[in-house]
Amino acid sequence: MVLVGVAAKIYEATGMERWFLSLSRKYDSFETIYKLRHDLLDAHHLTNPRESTMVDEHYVSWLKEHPSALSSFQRMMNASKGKQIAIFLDYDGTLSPIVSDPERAFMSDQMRAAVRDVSKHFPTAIISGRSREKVYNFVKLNEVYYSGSHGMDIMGPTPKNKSCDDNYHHKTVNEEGNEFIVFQPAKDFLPEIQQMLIEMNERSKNIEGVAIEDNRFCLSVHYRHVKDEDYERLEQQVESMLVNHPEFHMTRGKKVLEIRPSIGWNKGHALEYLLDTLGFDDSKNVLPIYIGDDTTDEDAFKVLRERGEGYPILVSSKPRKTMAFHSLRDPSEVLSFLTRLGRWGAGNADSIQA
Ligand SMILES: O=P(O)(O)OC[C@H]1O[C@H](O[C@H]2O[C@H](CO)[C@@H](O)[C@H](O)[C@H]2O)[C@H](O)[C@@H](O)[C@@H]1O
Repeated sequence: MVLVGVAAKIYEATGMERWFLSLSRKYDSFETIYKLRHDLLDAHHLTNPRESTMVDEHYVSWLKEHPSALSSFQRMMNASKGKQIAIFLDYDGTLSPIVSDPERAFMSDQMRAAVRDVSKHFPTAIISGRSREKVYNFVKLNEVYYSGSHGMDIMGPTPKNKSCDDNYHHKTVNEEGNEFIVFQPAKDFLPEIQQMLIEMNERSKNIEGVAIEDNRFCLSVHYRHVKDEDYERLEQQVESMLVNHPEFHMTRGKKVLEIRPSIGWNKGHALEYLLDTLGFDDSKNVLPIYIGDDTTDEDAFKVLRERGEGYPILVSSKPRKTMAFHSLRDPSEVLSFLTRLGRWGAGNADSIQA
């Protein structure tokens, strides 16, 4: 880790960045290295001085491969003819900007109104890494479906053609008296996750700046405020804890290490589950649009690519290797996209659904 940190510094100093980026764009095998480099620069809080001048140049060429969903909006709507549009949205970095305190990642009233408008015309779900309760408390809309803990806690419609008579499904009623089915495929792991929460708090108590977030079926170990020199120690603590919990693994997000049960269930599975329960198992009838900014959203992008349906859209202001077809620069562009979609829905969706 230290060695790679040094390598990252050499990049800054020598300008190898340009060469590296051009290789990573040309060859798929460089994807992993490119991602590693990105994570490391991020982990070490490094900003490449050359990067700022190069970003625009690369962003412009990257945009050719992942065109703006705003400029492609009309084409997307034309492709939805005769199909039901369904909307899937990530939360952090998509509906709310990334902020330094995870407890204060509020969504603007404008964004809330745009999501509400969209949900009037199209089935809409939020698929987040946060706990379902937490993401609901940020969004506060009863009109949308919620999937928390990276898809391991789904509150969706009652499936029409599937039995929910097992230990992992239960019925619930929201504040308005509407009935939903909750699906929690990682339910058996709850006691162990609680144990790991205590253990991780203990293991990180001497590392300044760590914040551990209980996302119910997974844990987020935030290191945004951890000193560079302490990062490696924290990562080692997570890794050595996982040795005693072999049914869990670690994934990485934006300045966060995430501890998740290894049940082969991610945001992509949640997307498929929701499409299925919404009655869209036949890909000819539906046009799903999924918008997300993080690596965990790539699982959902991949599902749409493989099904050959809909539009995966990445939120990023930097060029990034992605399975998404389209892009939006930041949450403010997400807001513009959703606002347009809501207006378009008001004029068209009813005739399409009929
Ligand atoms: O799937 P998401 O809804 O995007 O959730 C992923 C993680 O998002 C949150 O952390 C990220 O956003 C924070 C607030 O902007 C930021 O401070 C943090 O550095 C980011 O990693 C959330 O706190 C995590 O629990 C989620 O797993």
